[in-house]
Parts: sequence; C-alpha cells; structure tokens
Amino acid sequence: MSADRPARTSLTPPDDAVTPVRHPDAPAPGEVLGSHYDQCFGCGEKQPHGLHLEARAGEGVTVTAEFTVKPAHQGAPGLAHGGVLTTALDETLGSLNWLMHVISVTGRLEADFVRPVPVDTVLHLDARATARHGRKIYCTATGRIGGADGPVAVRADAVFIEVKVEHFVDHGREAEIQAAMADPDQVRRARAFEVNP
Ligand SMILES: CCCCCCCC(=O)SCCNC(=O)CCNC(=O)[C@H](O)C(C)(C)COP(=O)(O)OP(=O)(O)OC[C@H]1O[C@@H](n2cnc3c(N)ncnc32)[C@H](O)[C@@H]1OP(=O)(O)O
Repeated sequence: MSADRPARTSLTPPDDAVTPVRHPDAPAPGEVLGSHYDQCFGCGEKQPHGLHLEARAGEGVTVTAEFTVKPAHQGAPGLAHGGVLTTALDETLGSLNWLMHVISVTGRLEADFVRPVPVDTVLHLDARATARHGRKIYCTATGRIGGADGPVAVRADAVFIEVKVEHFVDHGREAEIQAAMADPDQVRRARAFEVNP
C-alpha cells in the first residue's frame, strides 16, 4: 500500500465507478421531498416515536435536511443518543434516492461522532452521492450544529445498494405491506421510482 493513498475499504468506490447523475424528473433544488413512508422512523409524519426529519432537494445529487433533537432522543442526560444521530444521517442519505429515482437501502454505514449534540439542537444535515458502481451507490453525509455552516458534529460515509420494490414486498411484515399497497399515496411514491431510464 502506498503511503500517500488511504487504504481501500468497502466504502471506497472502485476505479471504474461513475459519477452519480441527477434524474431529469428529480425534485427542483429547494423542494421539500416529503416522507417516503408515513410510518418511517426517520421521516414519517405519522410516526409518533420518529425523528420527523425533513429533507429538501439540493443541486446535483445532494440533499439537505433538518432534525431537532428531542428529549426522547437522549442517550446521556441532555445529549442525543449516537444511534439516533446515525439514524438521522442514514435517513438523509436515503433521501438521495429521490434525486436519482432509484430505490436503494443501506448496505454499510460508518459514522464519526465529532461533538456531543445537546437536546433542542437543530442538526443541519447534508448528503451527497459521490459515485455509482453497478447497484452500489457511494455517499457521504454531514451533520452540523448552529446552522448549515456551523461546526461538524457527526458525519458518515455509506454504500447503499439498489433494490427492486420486491425487496420490501418480499421481506416486510404482511400487515404493513398490505396497508401500504392499499394506500394510493404510497403506491404513487413507489411508482415514481419504477420508471428509471
Ligand atoms: C426506500 C428508502 C428507505 C430509506 C431508509 C433509510 C435507509 C435504510 O435504513 S434502509 C434499511 C437498512 N438496510 C437494510 O435493511 C438492507 C438489508 N440488506 C439486504 O437486504 C441485502 O444485504 C442487500 C439488498 C443490501 C444486498 O443484497 P443483494 O441484493 O443480495 O446484493 P449482493 O449481490 O450481495 O450485493 C450487490 C453488490 O453490493 C455490494 N454490497 C452488498 N452489501 C454490502 C455492504 N454491506 N457493504 C459494501 N458493499 C456491499 C456487494 O459487494 C455487491 O457488489 P458487486 O456488485 O460489486 O459484487
């Protein structure tokens, strides 16, 4: 291994990876993406225990999001739980699906916790797809406190893996799958990703 090149890991795109492309029908920069599933722990508006993270499309294949740390998200007294912060990063990265019109799920995610995040903090998140190789989408996210240009509190690198809608139908619990398939809004959201020229 060369001394001036970091070690290759499963989070390092292969040399023949390509630049991710924004889908022509991607939401416009600044547009709120909305929830992909109303019961999602990360973004679902009907999920009482969730993070209620709200993401917006950015330029290129990027998104921004905000998440307010609530008392229910504590690990240590008055501080956000690291797993909750990782969920916020994961959800923000998952929102990149809307920009590429791809359905993908987290395969690997590696997080760095740089500063403690107190309750009531608004975490300003941004995520970017950096490379694609076959079904693999390499992406990175950062969470800052005090504003979009504030100090970094958390960050993550991840590989998402493209899947078909059947991934959820085959593996999800029957009751929730049936309910989702009976919900025209949910079907519309899933269909939006099926056409992927
Ligand atoms: C709809 C949007 C929801 C967004 C919510 C927020 C994001 C989430 O939290 S998603 C939920 C958490 N994630 C999951 O539940 C995923 C569970 N895992 C799985 O279902 C499977 O392991 C899955 C689908 C990722 C991969 O399985 P499979 O389809 O058989 O693919 P497989 O053939 O093994 O791998 C495909 C490629 O991905 C790579 N890969 C698979 N897993 C990983 C991994 N963990 N790390 C790095 N690369 C991986 C493989 O090496 C392979 O690469 P190549 O094509 O170069 O050989």
